[in-house]
Amino acid sequence: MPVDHLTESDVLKCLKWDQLIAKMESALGQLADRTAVQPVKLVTPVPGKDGVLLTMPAYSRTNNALGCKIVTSFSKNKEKNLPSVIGTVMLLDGDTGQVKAIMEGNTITAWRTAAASVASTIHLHEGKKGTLCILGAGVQAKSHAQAMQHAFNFSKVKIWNRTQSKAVKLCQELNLGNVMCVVCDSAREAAQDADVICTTTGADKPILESEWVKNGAHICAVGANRSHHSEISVPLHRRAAIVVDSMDTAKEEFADFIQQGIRPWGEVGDLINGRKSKPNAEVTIFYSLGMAIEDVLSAQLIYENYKKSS
Ligand SMILES: NC(=O)C1=CN([C@@H]2O[C@H](COP(=O)(O)OP(=O)(O)OC[C@H]3O[C@@H](n4cnc5c(N)ncnc54)[C@H](O)[C@@H]3O)[C@@H](O)[C@H]2O)C=CC1
Ligand SMILES: O=C([O-])C1=[NH+]CCC1
Repeated sequence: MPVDHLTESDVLKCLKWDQLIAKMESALGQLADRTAVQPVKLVTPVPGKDGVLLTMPAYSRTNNALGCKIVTSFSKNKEKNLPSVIGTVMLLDGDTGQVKAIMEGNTITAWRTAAASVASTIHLHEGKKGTLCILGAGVQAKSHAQAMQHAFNFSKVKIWNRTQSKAVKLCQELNLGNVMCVVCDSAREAAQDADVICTTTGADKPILESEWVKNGAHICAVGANRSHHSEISVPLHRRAAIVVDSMDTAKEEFADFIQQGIRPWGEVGDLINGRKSKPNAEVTIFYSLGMAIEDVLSAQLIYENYKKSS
């Protein structure tokens, strides 16, 4: 079987937010109803380099989609002008295991994470979508601002980043037209009054405090992986209902908080599938731990669109 190789540019041409958001709702639903087969990601630390290699396989019974993402996260890559997160996704034939396609995976990682955050917001946040707050100005910050604007058309977007010039650049790149894009001097200023807050940084200490977050707000906590979950302060964790993508993964990757008595409410897929109703809490947090099934279903969608167009 000939193997197709898709570059980032091929991948980008085959992605549409509406299709991908619906696919991520399905992915999260399949995790909750246990029809997805997804071992917890294998984490290989790279000692002394501030790096980690994640191996992320999954199979969807519903879609007969089989695949694996290999992704690295090297926090010092920015100094070398390289992305800090670099991925490759392999899509396999669900009947034979043969390789169908190998795709550059940075765009997939950026888009599928943002689409999953939108899915969580659809199911967890009620009321006005007036102000969006983005903390961070990197790859995930950009895809989250784009996906959230596509889905909800907030009237104001506030961005804070440690290095302010990058937030200014992101505002320009987003090119939001009539929508006000405000670069804030502090995370506090950005978060206050926001209806939806996306934390998308590599911070290893809290950057978001409970007092800054209004009742009714929804937070998408993205900059969280095995080595740090620290963007959000402990009091804010305690105040909020914490909704995860996968409880199996949370038991490992969220263990530090579980040991402190902070237990996730459950999986967002149970809301998507209609098995549970929205938690009753002042604030909701969607903890995006990053799911292989999201990558595999994204890759299958991209491959179908690629084949249709070639
Ligand atoms: N939940 C998920 O599925 C995924 C999570 N991630 C995580 O999201 C985070 C961001 O990833 P990318 O946007 O690709 O990285 P990036 O390197 O493009 O952006 C990182 C951002 O974090 C900021 N930052 C870094 N250290 C900071 C600190 N100590 N305090 C405040 N801000 C700081 C930088 O200024 C930059 O705006 C990482 O933690 C990454 O591991 C990435 C991909 C998927
Ligand atoms: O799920 C994912 O792809 C990642 N999580 C942290 C870095 C990349």
